[in-house]
Amino acid sequence: MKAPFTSLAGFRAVFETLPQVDAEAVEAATTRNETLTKPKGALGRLEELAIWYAGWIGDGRPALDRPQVAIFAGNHGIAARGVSAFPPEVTVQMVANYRAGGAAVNQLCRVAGASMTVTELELDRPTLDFTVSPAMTEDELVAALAAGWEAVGDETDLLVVGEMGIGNTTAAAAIAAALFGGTAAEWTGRGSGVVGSALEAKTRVVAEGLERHAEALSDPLEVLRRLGGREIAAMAGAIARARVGRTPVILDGFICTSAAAVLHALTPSALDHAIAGHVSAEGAHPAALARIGKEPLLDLGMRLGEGTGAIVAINILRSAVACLSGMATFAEAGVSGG
Ligand SMILES: O=C(O)c1ccc[n+]([C@@H]2O[C@H](COP(=O)([O-])O)[C@@H](O)[C@H]2O)c1
Ligand SMILES: Cc1cc2nc[nH]c2cc1C
Repeated sequence: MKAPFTSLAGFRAVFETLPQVDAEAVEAATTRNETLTKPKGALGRLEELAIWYAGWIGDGRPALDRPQVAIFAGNHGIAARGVSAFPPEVTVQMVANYRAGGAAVNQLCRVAGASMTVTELELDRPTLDFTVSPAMTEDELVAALAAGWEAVGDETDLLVVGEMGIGNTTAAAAIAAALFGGTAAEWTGRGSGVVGSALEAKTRVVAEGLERHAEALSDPLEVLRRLGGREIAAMAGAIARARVGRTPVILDGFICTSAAAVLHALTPSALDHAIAGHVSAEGAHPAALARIGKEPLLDLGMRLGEGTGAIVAINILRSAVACLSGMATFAEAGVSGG
């Protein structure tokens, strides 16, 4: 669907009238859950997950048939500062790998029965180095938000957003520090494998960026424009689109969480339709999830990005929904004791 905004003010306005969860569907799912053939609460967190999903889909006995994994790729001026273990050309090379079906995300999408879209965001035009100037102009930010918004399918009944962008853990760390406070060191981690003196240099780059833009970081969208990247903005746009369409979302790793955190800073209820698929091995991810109030489903030591942790969680949500919608009630099955 075409994005309903052409300016940052237009994007901001989206958050003034967010639709709420369908309370009737929540009630219907809750009531149904209580009648199913199991001891009360015996499916643990799956029960809460299924009811959450039912509420956003707006059906007390929902289906989960059309999950979409939306991958966004962007390049970062900051990558020229040696903040990654990999060269910037890996971004475009990995996009080719996604299209050829050779990446982890391709295999996991197949296992999860998910469709996959890949959106390249001006890979031949990296954002500017945020230690020197804002990463993006306002027009560039709006274009990236709109690209994310428009990547979400109208029929999608579960959205995972993922990213590819050499250097983007540096941008994500700067965004997290700007939104949540604390030092650059608290939010800067290994990313694709940066250790020792290189990690110290990466931390200094984040600190420089925070200092350079210190006067302008009270507005979350200005944080995104100055310190972010196109794929991070596109993820924010896609998550916002899902919120407006009441499409449930599973969040992925640290970069995805930084994108979501921008929306949370605009209004905390902006992420009510989202759960955290996993906690990544990026050092600051647990703290970032805590700040947006999300408890991850999985902790598998993953730190790949490209949506992968969230995709592994799709089948957990599918399992939850299958039980809520497919189980017999005590009455239907003639089981005593319900
Ligand atoms: O999802 C995560 O938590 C995560 C943690 C570390 C690295 N990544 C991926 O690695 C790339 C960024 O790493 P870097 O070192 O280039 O900033 C980017 O393409 C991400 O998808 C992703
Ligand atoms: C090879 C590679 C694959 C990735 N997938 C997501 N981020 C990535 C970063 C690198 C370096």
